[in-house]
Amino acid sequence: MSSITIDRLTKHYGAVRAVDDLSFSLGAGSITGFVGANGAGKSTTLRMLLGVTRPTSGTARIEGHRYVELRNPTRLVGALLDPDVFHPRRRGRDALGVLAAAGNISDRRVEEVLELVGMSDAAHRRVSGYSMGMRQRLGLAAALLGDPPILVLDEPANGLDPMGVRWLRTLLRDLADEGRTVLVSSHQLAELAQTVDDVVVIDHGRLIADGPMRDLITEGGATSLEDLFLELVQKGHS
Ligand SMILES: Nc1ncnc2c1ncn2[C@@H]1O[C@H](COP(=O)(O)OP(=O)(O)OP(=O)(O)O)[C@@H](O)[C@H]1O
Repeated sequence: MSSITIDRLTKHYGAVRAVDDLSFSLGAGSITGFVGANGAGKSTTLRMLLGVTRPTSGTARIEGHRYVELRNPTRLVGALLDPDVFHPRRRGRDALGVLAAAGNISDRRVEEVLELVGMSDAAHRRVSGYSMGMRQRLGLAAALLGDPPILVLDEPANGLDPMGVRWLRTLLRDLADEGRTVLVSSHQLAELAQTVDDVVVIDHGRLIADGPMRDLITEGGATSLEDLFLELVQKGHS
């Protein structure tokens, strides 16, 4: 069974077709880059996958189930949608503690994930005093709390410094090598190209390419992921 299955997923906001009859599926053990221009529908797709937004039609499933049907979602899928979900007055450690308690996860695991994302020393500070990159790291720690086999990350590199970007790349590769499914959206195509195995490219809510990144680049006669992306989008608009 595929880890993630998007089937004819559609979301309309009034006249705006944010996601339009989108289908793709992802297996385990690979990193997939989710690519599209501003407003292409990436966040809306991920929000539907994670049960935050209700589809107009179609389905988004995680190991065969809609997110809302999952018994213990934290242990199956870790998500980073918005680094500003944490209460600003909470200390980093306590913000994770609240999530851990809700998911029946130990305090020891909270310390482990803080260590993993390099936030142990800042964990006693309030979230309001964190930089964007620190909030992003805390969001990643939250996604990893339940040690989930599936990770869904919306723009995880946003706000990270060059060391952070490199650290994230290694982290995602290690997670995929452990057999996890990693779906990551990003605009930073040069960086993404160094990280991902597969890509799903969307434009105006519709799928325009899907498959192993290297094959798509070769088949498209492109020289890079950025090149491929620009060609695909231009072709779609001509
Ligand atoms: N809550 C909403 N109400 C109305 N329109 C929305 C809403 N959320 C998203 N949209 C619209 O849906 C379309 C897709 O937006 P979405 O945020 O999914 O794109 P995206 O690919 O994540 O963009 P970006 O790369 O800029 O983050 C856009 O036209 C956006 O304006």
